[in-house]
Amino acid sequence: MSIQYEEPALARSYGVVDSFPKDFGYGVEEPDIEEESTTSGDSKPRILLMGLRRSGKSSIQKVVFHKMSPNETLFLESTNKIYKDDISSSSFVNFQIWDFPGQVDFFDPTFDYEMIFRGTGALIFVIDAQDDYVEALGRLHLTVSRAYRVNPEINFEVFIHKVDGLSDDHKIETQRDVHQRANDDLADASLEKLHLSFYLTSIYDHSIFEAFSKVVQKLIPQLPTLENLVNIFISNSGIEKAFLFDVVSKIYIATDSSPVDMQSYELCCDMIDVVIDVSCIYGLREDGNGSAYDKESLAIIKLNNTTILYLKEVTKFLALVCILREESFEKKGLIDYNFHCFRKAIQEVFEVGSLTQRTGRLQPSSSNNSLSSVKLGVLNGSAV
Ligand SMILES: Nc1nc2c(ncn2[C@@H]2O[C@H](COP(=O)(O)OP(=O)(O)OP(=O)(O)O)[C@@H](O)[C@H]2O)c(=O)[nH]1
Repeated sequence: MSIQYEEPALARSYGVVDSFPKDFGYGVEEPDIEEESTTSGDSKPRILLMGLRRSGKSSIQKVVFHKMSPNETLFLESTNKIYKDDISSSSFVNFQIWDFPGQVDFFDPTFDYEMIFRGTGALIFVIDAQDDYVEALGRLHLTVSRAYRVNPEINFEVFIHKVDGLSDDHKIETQRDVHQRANDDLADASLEKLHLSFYLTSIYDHSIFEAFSKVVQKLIPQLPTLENLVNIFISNSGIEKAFLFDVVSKIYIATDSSPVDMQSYELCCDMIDVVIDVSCIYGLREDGNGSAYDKESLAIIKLNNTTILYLKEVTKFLALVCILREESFEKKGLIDYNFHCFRKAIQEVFEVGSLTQRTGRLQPSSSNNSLSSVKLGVLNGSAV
């Protein structure tokens, strides 16, 4: 495997991986991470992480958004207050993630759940699959039915978590059982319209990133436009698969319409890790300043099975990672030209500045008619 990596300046700065800059040195303001004892509101739309004590909520948040290694989560203390994590300055995901302590009491008069649910885009309920989940299912029902009554627009997502400890058969059986019981409870309460989505997750593999990707994608109204752009780009450039990644979290914001296989996704995630780690060690200036991910960031990895991984910067938070055959890469000029058009279109879709709305949905400031203005070079003579 050979790695080509282009960085604006290579510096001999060792040991920086531990102090991985959350913004990759892009120079944005520090993220506003705060611990609050009140539930008073903030204007950022939110994703709520709820579930019983020790189900794994804080671990998920730390592993996905703060690059904590899964083993370190063993030492996480129990959350006692609502923990609001504003990740919008380091990530494309322009949300606050609210991590709730296990024992939220809806009958506590100081807990203003109406206010909380009103500004919520997605509610993730985490169930520990290694534990007896009967109590968790009761809590899930109470939580989603309350939330639905306040705000029926919320996306309800159930993470059947810690499945690393389960055999494949046991995983499927658990998912079927949880799905059945949760939906029976809703039917008994005449809440058939309340839709729950289920995911099998673990922080010890990529399933948690993949599940979070799906949760976030549902909150992006421009998703069809993004998918269209990726489709047009890959079909005219001889690329097999492409993911548009949020670099800091490794959540994929969009991909082409071919099915996602876990191996390809993991390969692309690993590539991001390699690029950022190498860049953090060798790419920063000697004084430790500079950026590990910037406009010039680009990497090509040739695998021993004639496959090429190609990573390019799209915006300050996003990267496109492509998987293609060596023969297609001979037309690199065409790919780069097409990428240039693709990147311009993406930037138009997400014109900086006004990405949020209190409704819990991302909101672009520009119109999303960029497709009409994309003029790509073509590989096989088919016009775009
Ligand atoms: N095996 C396994 N253990 C996990 C996973 N996710 C979290 N854990 C472990 O579960 C324990 C509890 O995790 P926390 O993240 O503190 O749980 P929490 O839901 O935030 O707990 P509270 O703050 O008390 O509400 C920790 O020891 C984690 O290491 C997972 O995917 N697999």
